[in-house]
Amino acid sequence: MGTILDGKALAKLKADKLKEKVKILKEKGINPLFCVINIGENPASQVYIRSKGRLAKKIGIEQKLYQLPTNTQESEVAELIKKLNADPSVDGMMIQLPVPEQINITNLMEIIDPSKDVDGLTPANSGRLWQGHHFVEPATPDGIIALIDHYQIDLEGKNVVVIGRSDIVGKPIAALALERNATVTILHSKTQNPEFYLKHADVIISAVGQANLIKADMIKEGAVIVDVGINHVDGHLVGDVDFDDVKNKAGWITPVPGGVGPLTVEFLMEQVVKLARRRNDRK
Ligand SMILES: Nc1nc(=O)c2c([nH]1)NC[C@@H]1CN(c3ccc(C(=O)N[C@@H](CCC(=O)O)C(=O)O)cc3)C=[N+]21
Repeated sequence: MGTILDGKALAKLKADKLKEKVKILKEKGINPLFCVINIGENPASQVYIRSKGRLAKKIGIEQKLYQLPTNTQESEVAELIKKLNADPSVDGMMIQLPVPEQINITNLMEIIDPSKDVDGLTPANSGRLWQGHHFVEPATPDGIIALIDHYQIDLEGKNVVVIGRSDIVGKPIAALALERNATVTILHSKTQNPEFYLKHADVIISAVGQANLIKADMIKEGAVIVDVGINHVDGHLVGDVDFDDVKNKAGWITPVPGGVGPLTVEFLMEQVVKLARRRNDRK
């Protein structure tokens, strides 16, 4: 059986270190505060927000929730963002995804102050990422790289196949893998013959949200399998990978739950602390 990439354990390790850092910041009078803007009543979002709130509290970060009704107009969210941009007590903000259909998230990303961009999704920060000049990165890709580094997996020259092209996972993890000198391929819903790419992949990163998408017969023996999928099937949380089928053929594999998910939440906190420190350094 392949080695389990234990995201939960690494997240715990990192959270304990971050807590120490926050303690030192607080002694200097810096109290990291980030705001979550949630529009509508998506049940999954409420679970994530609670889990972020729990970790924030444990680390010593303050999370403030702005809960807006489903029918909120984009202009109203824009006003809130501008208010938070201008508020010196706010270190960071994020808009919980998904948002209702009347809201254009790309427009809103143009407004968030890049120095308060916890998700790293503003055009400035996403551009910086592709240019190798890091400021903040989206948390999930950051978590994946931390996990790969922790298990000393070298990406140089490897065929890394990313499935999914979202702004929050697919595109930024492709940028980070490219930066590590991998040969990167992004597969998506219009890709012809995805099996071809998967068979030649040394590393597969799946972020589509489709249970049992990846089976053992699609992968190369010894491949690294990173499962970013979050799917609810019969009351259970599963990823995109058929874990029991794939685990014996993979060299390394992330479980769901306990893989990438806990690292995502941990890295959001890392970004908040990073932003808080930077803002204070500029004072
Ligand atoms: N602006 C924005 N930024 C995000 O980073 C963001 C978002 N919106 N919207 C939704 C996705 C999804 N996401 C997850 C966070 C934690 C777990 C997580 O902790 N998962 C646990 C299990 C949690 C459970 O049991 O439900 C695990 O995999 O072990 C998963 C997924 C962040 N996202």
